[in-house]
Amino acid sequence: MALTLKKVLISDEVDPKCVQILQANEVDVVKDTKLTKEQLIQEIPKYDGLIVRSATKVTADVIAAASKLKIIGRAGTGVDNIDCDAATKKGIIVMNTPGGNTLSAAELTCTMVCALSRQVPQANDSLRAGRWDRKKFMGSEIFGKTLAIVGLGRIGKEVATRMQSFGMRTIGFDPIIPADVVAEFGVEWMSLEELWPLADYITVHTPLIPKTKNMINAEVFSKCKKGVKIINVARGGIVDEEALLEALNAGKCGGAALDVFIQEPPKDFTLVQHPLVVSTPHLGANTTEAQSRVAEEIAQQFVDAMQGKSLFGALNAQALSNALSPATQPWVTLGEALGRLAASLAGEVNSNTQVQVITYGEYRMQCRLIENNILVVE
Ligand SMILES: NC(=O)C1=CN([C@@H]2O[C@H](COP(=O)(O)OP(=O)(O)OC[C@H]3O[C@@H](n4cnc5c(N)ncnc54)[C@H](O)[C@@H]3O)[C@@H](O)[C@H]2O)C=CC1
Ligand SMILES: O=C(O)C(=O)COP(=O)(O)O
Repeated sequence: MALTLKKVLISDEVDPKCVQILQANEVDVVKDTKLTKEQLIQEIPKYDGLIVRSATKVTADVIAAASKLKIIGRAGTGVDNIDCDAATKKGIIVMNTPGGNTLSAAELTCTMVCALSRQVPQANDSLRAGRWDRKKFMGSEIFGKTLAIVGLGRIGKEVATRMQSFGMRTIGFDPIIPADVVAEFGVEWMSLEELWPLADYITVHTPLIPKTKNMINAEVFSKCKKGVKIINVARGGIVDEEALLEALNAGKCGGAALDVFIQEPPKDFTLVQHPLVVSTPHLGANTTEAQSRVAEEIAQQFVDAMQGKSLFGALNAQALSNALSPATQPWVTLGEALGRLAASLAGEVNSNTQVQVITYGEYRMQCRLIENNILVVE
């Protein structure tokens, strides 16, 4: 099915290639990276498509206001800034560009391991301040140390192979990727309980989901070697920031490198100002190469969707495919019509309004579809 995308809003800083490709395909593109949430809610009804990075929060209220929106494109990987459930309920496709920034995020992670091992940023600050402090900055070699990688997907794998070239032992855990597959790229698969006591460095490369929230917490620190170093170039909140600060102060954690934070930018700078912490303002994907790739990819994916070619990168395609297929369109239309009728009969509709849908006959299997569309219109 081909999507009609007449007008697309780009609300985060995306490489100009994205605009060029869309315009070359006769899409009217507006780039505005300064919209407040209220302004976005006001503007979004004009658009068929929206392209974001991580800064724009596409929350349920933004989606509720998006009366024409058909597709949300994430020029990057993580979609935790997009309410995917709300989008799916409204029939809006959410797609990302998996892989476009993998190498950049992996390289920053490796840079962080090196920076932590020799306290490069701290030594640089010290020298800039006019000191020649060779004694203070005694480092430790990476060679022979153990790197525990939690999450062995695209980035985790690239980090593993690169750090192996420094002579690190790479161990890791992933609930989906089995031991024989990770062994192919030199990682020894272990349970988390086995990983913690062995690790000199722990790096996380998972999405932020309920299972991974505060995954590196006080209990984990109690199971780790004294002086373990933590790297988070994935998502703020996978490492419990309070527990990390306590572990740093107690000497349990020997250093942390953070590219991402629970709140971005952070309001509380205690952690980033800690002498053992190295940090960057969410720069994992901030390279010209990665930005050029993700911009081109998301624009091309939009064009392909317009031409009915593919929905590459669509995260909720499975859930939506039924709702979008030509065979189910009449049921969607019926649901919308009934929703409009119900709304006009009911007068004012609020959160306490209850809707009961009863269907009879051989097509009652389509009940869910009709129900959803009645509710969306209501
Ligand atoms: N700092 C930055 O600028 C960037 C951050 N990222 C973030 O890095 C993270 C990883 O990205 P990719 O490698 O591309 O994703 P991916 O989807 O290729 O890999 C994630 C892996 O985490 C695993 N996983 C899920 N739950 C887990 C759990 N409970 N324990 C251990 N592993 C678990 C999955 O099975 C999967 O293999 C994401 O959070 C992404 O948003 C990605 C690019 C740039
Ligand atoms: O792709 C990701 O998951 C990232 O975190 C990159 O975020 P950004 O596009 O740089 O805001």
